Amino acid sequence: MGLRGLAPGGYRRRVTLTHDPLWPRAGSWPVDDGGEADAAILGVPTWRTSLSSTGAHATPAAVRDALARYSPTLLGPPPVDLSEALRIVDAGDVTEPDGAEGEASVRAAVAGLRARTRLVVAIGGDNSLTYPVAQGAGARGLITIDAHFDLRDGVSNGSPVRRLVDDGLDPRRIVQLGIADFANSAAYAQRAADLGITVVSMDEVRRRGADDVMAEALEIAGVDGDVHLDVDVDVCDRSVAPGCPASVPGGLAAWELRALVRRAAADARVRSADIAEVDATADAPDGRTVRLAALCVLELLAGKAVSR
Ligand SMILES: N=CN[C@@H](CCC(=O)O)C(=O)O
Repeated sequence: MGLRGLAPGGYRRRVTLTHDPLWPRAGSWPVDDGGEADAAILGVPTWRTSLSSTGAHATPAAVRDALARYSPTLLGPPPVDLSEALRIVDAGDVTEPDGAEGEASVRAAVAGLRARTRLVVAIGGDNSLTYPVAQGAGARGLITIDAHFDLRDGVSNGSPVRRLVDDGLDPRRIVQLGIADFANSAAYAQRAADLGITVVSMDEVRRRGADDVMAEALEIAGVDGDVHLDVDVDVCDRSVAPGCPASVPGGLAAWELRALVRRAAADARVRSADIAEVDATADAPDGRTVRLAALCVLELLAGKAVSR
């Protein structure tokens, strides 16, 4: 495992940030020292099996940079500084996470972190990372926030949910939030139904709201123990997530995704999460998808901070 290596052809920092001693910045958390922590950040730059061509392997570095655009402050009242309320560590990247060997490295890295933290945050990478991350975390339930079922055959960013089921995850403990029309096929919708997966469409998420659908999802996914949260940013509208190859016009708003993520992380059963599908090398015009991914990292941490 290497620390903070930029992937080949990867993202390079483009902004210089001003310094104000009264305005702390998020990110730059200490390197993991092997001790106990509330949360650990781990880069998992998967990309080789993506169905759409992607530069998602550049994204962990880009998200770390983007975190510095934001403060670590929840306004309260009283205000909470995430970096003070939580012990957050950066465990670097799994440098070659694809393929059987790579997935074994991811599983081992996540399992090690899971044993001594309340939350492992895996920054992808394409959505194939969900499979080894959830397994390494020993998850007994899965919530996806994703426009897609990810139940395809084979090994790709479109198959992690099917692979987890094949390996023994009980499909009755899987809840999929944000599944979208015109982004899936009838065959995979039928597969989800046959397996007994709980599917909540994008329209229903909107109609019922983040708190309601996430509370129900946690009750279903959390019956047997810990829950893994898969945050596929392509559930968001293409205007806010242009860096996701498969985001569609009409997707969720950024605030809806952020509310879902914070609500999930506030539940003690959510012990691991991944943020997937953002391609930092194709994030025109202004890097907004990477920024949203960075805010999802902060929302995960916020959930754990408010639930202390
Ligand atoms: N999680 C994403 N799943 C999409 C991937 C599509 C793509 O890469 O183009 C899917 O299965 O359709």
